[in-house]
Amino acid sequence: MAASRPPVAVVCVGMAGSGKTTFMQRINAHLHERSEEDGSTTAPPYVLNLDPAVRSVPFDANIDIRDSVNYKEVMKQYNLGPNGAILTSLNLFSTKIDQVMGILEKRCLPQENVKSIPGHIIVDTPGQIEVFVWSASGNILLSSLASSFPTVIAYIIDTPRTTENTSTFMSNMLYAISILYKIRLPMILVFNKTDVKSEDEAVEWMRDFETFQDAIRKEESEEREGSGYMGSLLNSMSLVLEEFYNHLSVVGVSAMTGDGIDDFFAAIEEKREEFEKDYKPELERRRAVAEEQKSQVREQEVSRMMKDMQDDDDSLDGRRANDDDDEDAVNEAFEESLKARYEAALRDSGGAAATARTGTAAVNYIRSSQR
Ligand SMILES: Nc1nc2c(ncn2[C@@H]2O[C@H](COP(=O)(O)OP(=O)(O)OP(=O)(O)O)[C@@H](O)[C@H]2O)c(=O)[nH]1
Repeated sequence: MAASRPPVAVVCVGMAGSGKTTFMQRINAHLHERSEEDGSTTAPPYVLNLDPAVRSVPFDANIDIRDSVNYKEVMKQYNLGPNGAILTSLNLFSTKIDQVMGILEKRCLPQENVKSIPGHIIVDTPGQIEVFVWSASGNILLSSLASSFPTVIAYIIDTPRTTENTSTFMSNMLYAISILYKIRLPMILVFNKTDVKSEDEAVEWMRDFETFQDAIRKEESEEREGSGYMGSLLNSMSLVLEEFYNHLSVVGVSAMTGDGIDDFFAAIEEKREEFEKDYKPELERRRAVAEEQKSQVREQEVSRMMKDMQDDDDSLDGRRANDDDDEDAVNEAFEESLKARYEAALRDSGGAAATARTGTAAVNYIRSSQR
């Protein structure tokens, strides 16, 4: 029986040292095991590495940014520092997004006579989270991915470090919000390193703001967090964030021991449904708006061109005073056909379907960033 539904793309983002790469290695191993058990229908995951600066990855990547962009060379040639070189490498890679999407669609989308396709596409990203999340190329890569596959963001958090105190916790949550609103894709908060410290305290702080406020009061009484202003800011934020927390899936895992990985994949399935139900219609709406804008621009271009031609014609009118009616009719017909052909050429200029789709994703983003 041929596989019938596309894989979920799981994009791992997280601050440097949160355990992203270890987590990628863990879920990759887990999915390979699952595929061996269930080999007839699910192929092993398709793996993408988008971190150009990583020296070595402890898993085999099917598509690796390092194969097409040499980070060290980019640094040298463009005279850039580490972050600038990561950004430029991502930009260079995103110019090849059509090829990348072509490979992904060929390897991962259900097709007749293909018995098994991957159940998941897993993606590692640079530890310099802002370089990926806030760059045009990061956005192009994500929106292209989401145009073909249900896409979920796994935000990896270093639990012991994040729950050190309430303000570190709040900072991390605000960062998660900024990513959620920027990327506009379903997100799972993955509290990693639970072998060192359980995620229970963090989850309680999220689910019950009174517990969080108790923790703030406790820190204030121990004078760990200094001014009362900070305490009252944290208090207010915890109330505001309650609504945001309700939309997030939260899991505790240990990438080191493998604890909680099944819960993570259960959350992925929930988010796949959420993507199909809530996010996909919104993505399609945004794409339709961009298409509409694009066709309006085309129409304006055609009208402008026709007007220019008309003006040229008018300036020649004096010299054509003796032209008879038949000739006018022929000219008119010629102009109509020229206009039709010009419009058709503009319509087709998007090229193949895949190019048009991923191109739209790029145009979409560039448009929205220009607004
Ligand atoms: N105890 C424990 N340590 C972990 C776990 N996951 C990762 N680590 C450790 O955390 C450190 C950072 O892990 P990485 O996987 O390199 O983190 P990263 O987020 O990929 O870091 P960058 O490559 O800098 O972006 C390493 O020393 C890991 O061994 C875990 O679940 N438990």
